[in-house]
Amino acid sequence: MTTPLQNNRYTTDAGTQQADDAIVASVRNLQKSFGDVAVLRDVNLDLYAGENLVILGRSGTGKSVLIKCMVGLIKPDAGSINILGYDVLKLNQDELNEMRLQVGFSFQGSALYDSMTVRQNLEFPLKRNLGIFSLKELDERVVSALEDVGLESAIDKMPSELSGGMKKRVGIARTLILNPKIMLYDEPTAGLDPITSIEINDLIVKVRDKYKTASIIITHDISSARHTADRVIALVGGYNKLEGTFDEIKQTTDPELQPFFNY
Ligand SMILES: Nc1ncnc2c1ncn2[C@@H]1O[C@H](COP(=O)(O)OP(=O)(O)OP(=O)(O)O)[C@@H](O)[C@H]1O
Repeated sequence: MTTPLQNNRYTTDAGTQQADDAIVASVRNLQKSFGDVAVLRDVNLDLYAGENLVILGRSGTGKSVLIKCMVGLIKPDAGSINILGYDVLKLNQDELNEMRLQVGFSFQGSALYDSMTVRQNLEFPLKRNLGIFSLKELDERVVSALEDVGLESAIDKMPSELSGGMKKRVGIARTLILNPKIMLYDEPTAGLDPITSIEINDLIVKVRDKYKTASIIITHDISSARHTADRVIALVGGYNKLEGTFDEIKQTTDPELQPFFNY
């Protein structure tokens, strides 16, 4: 198990230690309620450079709320969030936009523009966010991002011509094209068949290795967690209840979590 020590340093059972400067995002004492419903009661986590951190939890435990708080889409009631050195809850709109440029957010739906081809969907953030208009550079970047997700042949297709898994991969390519330092995947395998899910899980691992991103993958898909996680945090009842490698978490006898592993 991973145990918090002083000064935000962590140690594992294996005795390894990771240094403060390897933390790229941290959440402290995060609280969020909607009306009378306390969704996040006291959530704490650190994300380390280059790791895939899976946040595992049942439906409705607040996983999406957590990552939306992290990118400033939902305002928490209390707590603090630091992303790449930005104190997220204190940012003005310009600073928020600057921070978001470094954080790729893969939504549950692929969020592609249906009236644009795949190429146009990928060119859009390059033009809007990076001000790139050179046709040669646009083409090179789009082709390279599509190659990374194995979909260069779909460049001139419309989203309606793509399967769910292909749309998901184009959505990830559109995020990667901005070279984010952190990736946030919201239920990346939701609604996909098992084989396509494996392809997406492989892609998440490939993104970590090739782009050296740190990623948070929120999921209740246990096989996705096993496949992608360097580390898992289990969210239960509004708290980060357990933390460790997949194999460590798997040993849990917690009645809320144990059923996840009876697969
Ligand atoms: N904007 C909102 N207004 C009111 N309630 C909300 C809002 N966003 C989320 N909630 C509530 O917060 C709770 C947690 O939702 P969230 O989407 O974070 O769950 P989740 O763990 O991601 O679940 P799932 O795996 O089903 O997506 C739910 O009860 C949801 O109804």
